[in-house]
Amino acid sequence: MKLCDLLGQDVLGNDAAIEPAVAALDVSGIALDSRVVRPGDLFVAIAGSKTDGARFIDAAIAAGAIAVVGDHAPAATKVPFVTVANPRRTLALAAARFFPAQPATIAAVTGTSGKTSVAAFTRQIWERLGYASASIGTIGLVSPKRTVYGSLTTPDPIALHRQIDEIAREGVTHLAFEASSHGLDQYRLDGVRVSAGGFTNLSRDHMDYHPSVAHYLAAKLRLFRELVPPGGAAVISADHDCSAEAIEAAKARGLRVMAVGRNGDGAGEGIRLTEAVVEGFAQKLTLEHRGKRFAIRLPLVGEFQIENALVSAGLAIGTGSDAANVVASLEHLEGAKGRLERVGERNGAPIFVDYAHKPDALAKALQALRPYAKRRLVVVFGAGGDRDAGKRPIMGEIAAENADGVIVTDDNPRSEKPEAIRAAILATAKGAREIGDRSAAIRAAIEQLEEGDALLIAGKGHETGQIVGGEVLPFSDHEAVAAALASRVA
Ligand SMILES: CC(=O)N[C@H]1[C@@H](OP(=O)(O)OP(=O)(O)OC[C@H]2O[C@@H](n3ccc(=O)[nH]c3=O)[C@H](O)[C@@H]2O)O[C@H](CO)[C@@H](O)[C@@H]1O[C@H](C)C(=O)N[C@@H](C)C(=O)N[C@H](CCC(=O)O)C(=O)O
Repeated sequence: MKLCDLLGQDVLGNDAAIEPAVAALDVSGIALDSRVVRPGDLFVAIAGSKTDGARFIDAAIAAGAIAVVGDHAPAATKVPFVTVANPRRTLALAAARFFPAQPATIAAVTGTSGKTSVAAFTRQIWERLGYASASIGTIGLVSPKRTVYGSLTTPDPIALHRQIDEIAREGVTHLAFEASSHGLDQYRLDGVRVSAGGFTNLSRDHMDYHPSVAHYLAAKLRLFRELVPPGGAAVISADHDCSAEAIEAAKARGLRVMAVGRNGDGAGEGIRLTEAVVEGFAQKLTLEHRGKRFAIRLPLVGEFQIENALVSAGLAIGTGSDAANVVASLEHLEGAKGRLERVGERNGAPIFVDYAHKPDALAKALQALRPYAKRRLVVVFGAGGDRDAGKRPIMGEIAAENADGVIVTDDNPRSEKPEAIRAAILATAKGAREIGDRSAAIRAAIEQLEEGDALLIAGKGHETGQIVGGEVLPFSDHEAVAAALASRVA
């Protein structure tokens, strides 16, 4: 592809220009990391959180880069250098041109919790309605042809646009994907032709990255302020403090606001939840949309799954699917892996695995399981290292308040001392036990379960590894539960 086709004026921005000789260069790929540059690539130098890509321009050229894009030209480069104001945005828009195919219908969802479930549910609703559908997010890419695990919730722009292009060429017409605040802040999803945006909720998270909650919310609201085009749908859970600001942002851009939830707009385009009754491991819901009443059985545990289901339903309706069919399809939703997933039982006590690794999510998961614990609700959890340390005592307090038995264990300690992370949680988790080894903690919790108890194993959800130091050791809560249950039988 010619460099001028990759970096059109809309990609470069008004102030930047490319000389004709440079414009005619043939580019065979794009790279944002010098270590993966191949001969013929365009290298985009990005000032990141740990280092500056500009430091690796020579390495990129040595690896075969034929041109470089960045925001400050070095004194001299052996290949043409194109200066742009925002290299991250240029990178995403160029990636969208390099990988041009996209499904006709794309929904992106943001919010602190619920993104993975909403992406999975929206995909399931579309599948049920007969569309070739896919989702991309924390649990990777799920499409009719394959499941590919990924490491980021919103992949980097090159990986994201490549995946979107591939699935579109494979015939996927409907895509739901997760827009993390990092992804939005770092322009990873710019260039994706998003037809509708969803917003679940906002609570404390990623305070190691965002300087303030306002910055965190502003990153999320880029979805409505800059990415969903005017006339597109904005499906917003209306039950939170930040809902009004999200609705304002969407209205200001001229989006079709669909407010969902207990405070949803049941008379109009949104969905209002008028009643929810727990029934076994399901919930009977009464909903209202455009003044019509719908009674359904949602086969999921936890009030927060109602929010996820309604945002998903809104995204499907907002992108043109028939409301009655969409609502009916909610009766068939399957929980995403490791999202309040019932993974076994001992002495009649259900065992759940959930990804909750932040205060609000832990509180919601414990509250959701309270109806299933007539006797004791037990929780096993820890906190990740090298991430927001401020949430550790808050999570300890939440566990002590909402559970009857607490075991503090290791999550992904990364480069931190695991015992120091545990100590920060234990400082507020009064009466908690400390068992660092996560398998041993899970085994100990399962061994004490009796009829009337319920167990929550929180923090790692779908993950299949534990990050200790720089190493990823194989670890899965699902496997640890299975091993503990099997050892009891033996
Ligand atoms: C803090 C953060 O978000 N970092 C992401 C960011 O890296 P960065 O731009 O800060 O990179 P950097 O390490 O400072 O390096 C700057 C530049 O130099 C380049 N470089 C570096 C070294 C070298 O030898 N050569 C070279 O070219 C790098 O490739 C990069 O382009 O951009 C990279 C490419 O997109 C991401 O891989 C990287 O994710 C790191 C691995 C990460 O852990 N991110 C997490 C925090 C994250 O993004 N999480 C969210 C939220 C999940 C949730 O909702 O809970 C997600 O979407 O997954």
